[in-house]
Amino acid sequence: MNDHVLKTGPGVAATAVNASAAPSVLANETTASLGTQTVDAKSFLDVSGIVVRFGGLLAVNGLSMQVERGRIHALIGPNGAGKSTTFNCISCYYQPAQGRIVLDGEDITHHRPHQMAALGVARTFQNLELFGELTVRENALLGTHSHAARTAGMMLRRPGAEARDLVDHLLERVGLADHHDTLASNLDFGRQKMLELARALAIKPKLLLLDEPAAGLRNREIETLDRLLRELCERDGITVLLVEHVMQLVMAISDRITVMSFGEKIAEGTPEEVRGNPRVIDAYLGKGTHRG
Ligand SMILES: Nc1ncnc2c1ncn2[C@@H]1O[C@H](COP(=O)(O)OP(=O)(O)OP(=O)(O)O)[C@@H](O)[C@H]1O
Repeated sequence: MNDHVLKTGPGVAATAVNASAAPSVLANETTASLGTQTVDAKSFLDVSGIVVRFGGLLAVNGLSMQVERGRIHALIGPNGAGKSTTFNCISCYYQPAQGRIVLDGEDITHHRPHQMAALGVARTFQNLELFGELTVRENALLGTHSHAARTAGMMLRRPGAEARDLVDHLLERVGLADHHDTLASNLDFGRQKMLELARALAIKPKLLLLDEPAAGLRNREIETLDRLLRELCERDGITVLLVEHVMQLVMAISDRITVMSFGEKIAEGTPEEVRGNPRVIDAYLGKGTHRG
C-alpha cells in the first residue's frame, strides 16, 4: 500500500480529455475502442526555445524539441536537468517565460491544464494521483467522467455503457481485470501505476505524457509496461512522451530521445545515437557544464 501517494479528495488532476477530439485507439472491435488515429510525418508537438526560471535559477534554458505523431519520445537527463519542468510546461502546469509550445498546430504556450482536455492530452504524475478510497473501476471511470463533465456538464452522471465497456477493456489491457472492485489503496505499487495509466487512457488521449512510468516497478512490470507502450503507439496511434530514468525501458522503446543537462538540450537522436554520445556520458557521470 502506498498511502503517501494517494489522493483523498475528488477531482481528476491527472487527466484531461476530449473523446470527440481524440480519435482513439483500442485494439479490439468493440465499442471500447479508443479509435484509430491518422499518422502523418508532421511534428505533433513543437517546443521552441522555452525558458523557465525559479527566482534566480534557470531551470530550462531555451529548450527546443519536436515530437513526431504516433512515436515514443523520451526526455532524459540527470537529476535536476529540467525534465519535469519542461514536462510541466508541455502539460500547461507551468508557463515558460520565453518560447512557444505548439500542439497539433495550436499554440498552447499559455493554455491552462484544464484546456488540455479539449486537445486530447492525458498525463500521469511521478507521485500517483489515485483516490485510495475508491475502487479500481471507479478510479478508471474518473477519466471518462471528466470527459462527460467537459462535454455535458454532468460530473455526477452515471457512466454509460460505453464508458463502462471502455474502462473494463482498459483494465484488462493493463492487467487489472481481476481487480475491478479492489480499493486503489489496497493495490501494490506496480498495479497502482497501471491503474493511473488506465485512467489516463480512459480519456482517449492523442498525446500521453508519462512522468517516470517505470519508477519503482519490478523488472517484470517494466517488461509489461514496455509491451503496453509499444502497443499504444503502434496499434493505437497514440503519441507518447515520457520522462524516465529507467534506461532499460527508454532504450528499448523510444523512437527518439532528447537529453537534457542543466536546463539545456545536450543531445537528441535515436537510442543508438544517444547512447554513445560523449556529452551524454559526461552528463551522467556528473561532469556536465554548469549553467550560468
Ligand atoms: N517549483 C520549483 N521551485 C524552485 N526550483 C525548482 C522548482 N521545480 C524545480 N526546481 C529546480 O529546477 C531545476 C530543474 O528541476 P526539474 O525537477 O525540472 O529537474 P528534473 O530533470 O525533472 O529532475 P529529476 O530527475 O530529479 O526529477 C532543479 O534545480 C530544481 O531544483
